Amino acid sequence: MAAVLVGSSVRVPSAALLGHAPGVVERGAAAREERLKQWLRGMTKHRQLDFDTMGFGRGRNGFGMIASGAIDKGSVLAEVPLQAFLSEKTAERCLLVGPMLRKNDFRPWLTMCAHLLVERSRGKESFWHPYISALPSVEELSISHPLLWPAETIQELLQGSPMLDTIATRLKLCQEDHEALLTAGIEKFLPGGETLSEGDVRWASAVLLSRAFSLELDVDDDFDTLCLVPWADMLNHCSSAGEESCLIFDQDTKTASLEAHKSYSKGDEVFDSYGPALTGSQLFLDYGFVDDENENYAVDLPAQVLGPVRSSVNAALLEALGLPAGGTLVSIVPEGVDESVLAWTRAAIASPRELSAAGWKSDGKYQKAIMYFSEPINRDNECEVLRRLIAACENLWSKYPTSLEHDLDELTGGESDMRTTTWARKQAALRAIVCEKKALTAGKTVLCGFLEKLRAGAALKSLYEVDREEGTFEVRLFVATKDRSGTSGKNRDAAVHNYGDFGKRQALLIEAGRVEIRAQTTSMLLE
Ligand SMILES: C[S@@+](CC[C@H](N)C(=O)[O-])C[C@H]1O[C@@H](n2cnc3c(N)ncnc32)[C@H](O)[C@@H]1O
Repeated sequence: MAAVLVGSSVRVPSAALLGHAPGVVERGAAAREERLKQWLRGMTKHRQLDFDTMGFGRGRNGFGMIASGAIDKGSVLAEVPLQAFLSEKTAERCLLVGPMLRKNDFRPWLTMCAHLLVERSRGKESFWHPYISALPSVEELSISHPLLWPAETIQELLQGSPMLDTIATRLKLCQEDHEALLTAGIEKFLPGGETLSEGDVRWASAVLLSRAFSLELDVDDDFDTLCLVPWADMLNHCSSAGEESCLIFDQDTKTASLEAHKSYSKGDEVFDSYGPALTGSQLFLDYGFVDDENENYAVDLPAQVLGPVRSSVNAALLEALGLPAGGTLVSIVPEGVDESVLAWTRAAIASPRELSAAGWKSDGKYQKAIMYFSEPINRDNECEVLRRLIAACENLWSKYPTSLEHDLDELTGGESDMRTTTWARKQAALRAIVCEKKALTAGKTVLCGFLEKLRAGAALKSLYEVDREEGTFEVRLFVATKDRSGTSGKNRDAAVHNYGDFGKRQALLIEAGRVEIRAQTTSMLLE
């Protein structure tokens, strides 16, 4: 019953990096750690769980978890009982806001935002007080998380990057979510009569983006559950850690646990993985950092950058697949693009005759059609596919104000500014942009190579070298996640936002004729 980590985040933002006086940030950390541990132990009297393997401390990148003694590779780092989780389920069961949440049929993301904000406002009255009081404040989170950065900083540091659009979309959603919560009367549930600001909603969203997990809590659930898992969200991420160090939930013992991906000595910082495939820009957008080890270079673009879809018939095919031009993201990676992007583009530009050869009928027979486009269909179509992809790379490049060399120089220079918020934000943004540019540079070269090969007469069948397991091949078309609850949060189609369902990607898997959306967070059949 493995579930994949969606996120986790800083309780106390990286003090050294972000320029706080260490005493200010760390004051009270030991007390908060003890309070949290005691609270967790109180829930597990029947079964002894070990919360002493690690403790709060100063790690390589600021605040994190430090090994209390030697830890062997593969041993359990943390186990957290279900009772401690703050989740969609606890939100719905809450006597205070549950009825309001159910009545409004909010999507899981908004439900969790509301739950977190109400519990925060309840202070010591809240069951989760030991956890929530240890979360970063708006001020702390606004240093590291781009969702809370000033608008001009975002514009300045992300100039030219498609990440700008993602943040703009997320900010708009926060605004809409704020309005939806006010309309639903959330302020009635805030003790002390305080008002709810849009900044509060951005704080809750940033906490969820950087800390929440998506776990299969019950085998009968149709979808994974969005949860905050106290204690497990205190570890920093390391891109060299793999799936073995992602959080898993055991439905028998009702505990979430993390395992060590390597051995540690006493005093070492302990890491987990927020997801082994996370790219630089995903790390930056969701968590506000890109670590040194990250080599998942990619630039994510809306499919519209590949040019117009040929006709409404092509659009209907893509729509039927759940991959409309307006709601689909394509990833350009150093290897070029994956097969799914090629398939999408072939289908988007196919002529009526080619669509008919693919077997496309607007009666839902789309599975066959997408399989058809998973291979080049003819030389003209394939040339146009590659030409469009190369043009998209060039177009994107022309928008960045600086060169890759310039950015790399900036990353290694500027030591005198270290420890300031400005410096830390710039470093994080630059690292993400460098990942995009590396993907774009290498990706375009590869795509140009394919086009040259094709023009030189290479056979279509041998144009791309494909690493494929027998009977199955994975096409990693990253699409914006569909909002599970459809149109809640007030008639919004979150599929176009890459955020509605906590901003995670889904990969399209074509397996023996089955088309499946395989998500980092959830799995759902298209049919
Ligand atoms: C789950 S928290 C990790 C614990 C957190 N450092 C804390 O103080 O509670 C994730 C956040 O920690 C920070 N973080 C995690 N891994 C990091 C890394 N490798 N480098 C820099 N910051 C990191 C980021 O601010 C991220 O949003």
